[in-house]
Amino acid sequence: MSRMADMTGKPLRLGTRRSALAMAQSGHVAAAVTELTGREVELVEITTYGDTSREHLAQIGGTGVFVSALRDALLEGSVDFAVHSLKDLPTADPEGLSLAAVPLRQDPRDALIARDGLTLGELPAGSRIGTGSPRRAAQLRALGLGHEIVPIRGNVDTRIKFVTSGELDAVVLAKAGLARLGRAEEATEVLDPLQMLPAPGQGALAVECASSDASLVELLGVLDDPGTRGAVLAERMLLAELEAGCSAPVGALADVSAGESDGEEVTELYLRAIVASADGAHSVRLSATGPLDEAASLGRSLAAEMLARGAAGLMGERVP
Ligand SMILES: NCc1[nH]cc(CCC(=O)O)c1CC(=O)O
Repeated sequence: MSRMADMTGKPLRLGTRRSALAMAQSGHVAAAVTELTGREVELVEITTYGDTSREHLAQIGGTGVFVSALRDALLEGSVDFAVHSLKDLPTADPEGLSLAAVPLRQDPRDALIARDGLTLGELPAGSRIGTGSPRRAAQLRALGLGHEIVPIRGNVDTRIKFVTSGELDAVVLAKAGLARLGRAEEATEVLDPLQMLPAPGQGALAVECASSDASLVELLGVLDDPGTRGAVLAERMLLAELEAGCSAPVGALADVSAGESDGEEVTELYLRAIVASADGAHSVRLSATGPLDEAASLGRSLAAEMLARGAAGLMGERVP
């Protein structure tokens, strides 16, 4: 209590989008900040053009619209910090802002929600599976199970309703998003990364604030998990090196494990990645391991190896 009383009494202002997923993520982080630092946090809704118009537009405009609105608010000082889904952030570091924390990542995998509790393997040929993600579509097509991939858009709730309404047989979503909304048990299968590698950074959060506020950068740093930070750095450096955008059919996942080198304990990353053609007919799939503190070069060198094996040629292809 005395430590808290020493701090400025003003609550920290956490800028957030209004979507259910953003509010849930911000709420979790706000609670963690208060628990670990004793500082109160208030949520400040940031409304953008995308939020006030239709969800469809919000999706077309991409998450970029929201990310920049939150970042503008940070830079002009109308909020103190923001929480993003890390997979929605561009790979370039923003001027004037610091990635103060990458909290421990929960489950990074994709999940299937199918009718009648079915798994992917149980969905018969001709089943209609909805996803708006070229990465998910390409990997589903690569399985060659005869499913029809249907492009859909919308928030998590909207996408699940395609199945409950009977319009589609299944949809694929991030398990972490479902979990944050308290709907993880609606997944009928959590997809093995052997079949479906998640998006770089999937399941991880980014806690961002102005670099000029060094004491806030340090305060928020208590939320940081170095293993997760290294894992997502490797995944995102791979994506950047491939020069692939967030909508490219690229999957990447780095697992963190305790290893040993010359009798010394080291934390290791095991990075797996896929670049697929949109029709799933061709893919380059590779993996590499390396120490956590060389995460960036691990991602870069794996990308270089994938490019050497023709990855660039796959990314521009469209499904006829
Ligand atoms: N692109 C939308 C988006 N951004 C982050 C998540 C889920 C949470 C996460 O991956 O951290 C989702 C929904 C989804 O892909 O199903």
